[in-house]
Amino acid sequence: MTLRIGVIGTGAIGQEHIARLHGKLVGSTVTAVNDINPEGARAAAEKLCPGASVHESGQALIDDPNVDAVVVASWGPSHEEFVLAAIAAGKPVFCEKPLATTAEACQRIVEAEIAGGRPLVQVGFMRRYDAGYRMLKEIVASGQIGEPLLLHCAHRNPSVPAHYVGDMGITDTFIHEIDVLRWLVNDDYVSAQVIQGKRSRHALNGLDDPYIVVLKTKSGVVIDTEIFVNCQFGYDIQCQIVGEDGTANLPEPATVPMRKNQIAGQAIMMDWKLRFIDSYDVEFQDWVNATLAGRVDGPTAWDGYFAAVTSDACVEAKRTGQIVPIETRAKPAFYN
Ligand SMILES: NC(=O)C1=CN([C@@H]2O[C@H](COP(=O)(O)OP(=O)(O)OC[C@H]3O[C@@H](n4cnc5c(N)ncnc54)[C@H](O)[C@@H]3O)[C@@H](O)[C@H]2O)C=CC1
Ligand SMILES: O=C1[C@@H](O)[C@H](O)[C@@H](O)[C@H](O)[C@H]1O
Repeated sequence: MTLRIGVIGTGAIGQEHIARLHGKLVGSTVTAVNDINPEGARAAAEKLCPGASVHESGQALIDDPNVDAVVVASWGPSHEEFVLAAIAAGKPVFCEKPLATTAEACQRIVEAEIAGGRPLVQVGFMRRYDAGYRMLKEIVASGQIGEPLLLHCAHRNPSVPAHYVGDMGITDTFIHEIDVLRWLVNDDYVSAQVIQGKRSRHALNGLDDPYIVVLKTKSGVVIDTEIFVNCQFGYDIQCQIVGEDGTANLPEPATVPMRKNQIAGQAIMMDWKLRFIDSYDVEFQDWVNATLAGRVDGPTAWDGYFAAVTSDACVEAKRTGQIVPIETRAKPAFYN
């Protein structure tokens, strides 16, 4: 059986996902697209999934009888509307991160999904599917480095576009660490603190860049993460776990070591699309397979909600300079 998918949002990542769901992966085809920029949607359909319907609204796409499941890859503020509409239509929905831009909006999605009585929502936290993070998780689970005590992480982008403003360092960028680190150490967060760095001359539009976020978990693990989105030199994701009996580092992505121009070294990637390309493929193949089997196996709406609560606390910690508690509702049994 083939899963017929409608994709809302045909921008950068929407096009990446259409290409993998229409031709690269097994068991899926893209039958419909929509974007508030209709020209963009038409061009994406022509190039990547010829013959797909181009709908005038996200709701029309969700209502299309030739759409079995929906991928939401539009801007964050539109996610809640489309995820709720897909749940109302009883259709499985994969939503790019963030699930929604506030914890309250995520809570509404959680409540709608539970009221519908069956799991339908998966959130695009693709790092859980990255081979490097999976190896790290296995090391932790095997006990080889003992109990994790500290994590030192970095999320560096070479630069960001002009529309990247305000607290997007947390809501758009650090949100990946918020999800994957909690999954990695199998623990939840209890507090957040933000320490501003000296502002880079490359930071535009009043952006604070770089800074360090410190999260503490229930069991006492302390996690520091540098967020630096104008680092210039590359797309650089780091994670070191310090355990009782040793340390473990996220492996660097494979690139060819070269000797040239008096330098022996390896190229650093510049683009998130390339750095995580394998994990997007694994993530979507898993989603297609699980959806065809009537399950959600990946990050759930609850994970999206937890990330949003943590992200809100980080934003407050950044604004106030205080250590802010992270308090969520009790996890519903639906997500166990
Ligand atoms: N998992 C990951 O690694 C990544 C996830 N993302 C997430 O994917 C989403 C999209 O990001 P990008 O593709 O980078 O942005 P983008 O700006 O390249 O594309 C977004 C598209 O959504 C469309 N759009 C916006 N509002 C809409 C609405 N109400 N209805 C229909 N279309 C609408 C825009 O016209 C645009 O074509 C964001 O939530 C972002 O956080 C983005 C990059 C990487
Ligand atoms: O998700 C992503 C972007 O939306 C975000 O803007 C970047 O900072 C992240 O590195 C990338 O993974």
